[in-house]
Amino acid sequence: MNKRIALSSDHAAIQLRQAIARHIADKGFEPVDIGPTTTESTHYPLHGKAAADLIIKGDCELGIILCGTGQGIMMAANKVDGIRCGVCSDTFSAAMIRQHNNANMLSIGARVVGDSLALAIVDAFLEAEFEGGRHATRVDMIEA
Ligand SMILES: O=C(CO)[C@H](O)[C@H](O)COP(=O)(O)O
Repeated sequence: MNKRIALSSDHAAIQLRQAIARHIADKGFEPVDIGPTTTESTHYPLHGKAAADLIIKGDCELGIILCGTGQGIMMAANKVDGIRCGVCSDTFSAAMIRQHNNANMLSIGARVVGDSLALAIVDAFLEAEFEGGRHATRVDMIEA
């Protein structure tokens, strides 16, 4: 079964979020894009929480969320127990938040990075695996 990836954003990132959905579908993932679909001004905490809830309920394995900077929606998602979300503007960090921090969500700022870099960041995140070992001890400390 294809990995289900939750996607959401606020109004600042509609076009990029939809491009990411198409991109990951082409790569064999199943995007679960919960919108919104219009550029009408909205509130990023709602959308961060909605995507985070899909992961906590087990409907999706990982999530990708976006707002203008990626920061506010990341803060909202991280308020949900069990979510580990990092904002990334480079591919190295995107891989490392999976490998070392076992992040289950990635946040991107649509007003920060260009579309092609954003897609590369998404690829780095989705292709990386948690390494466990000493990193598991530290992630357990975060959860505790
Ligand atoms: O980046 C964000 C939160 O971190 C938001 O996308 C941003 O604050 C929205 O701003 P505006 O309402 O002026 O479009």
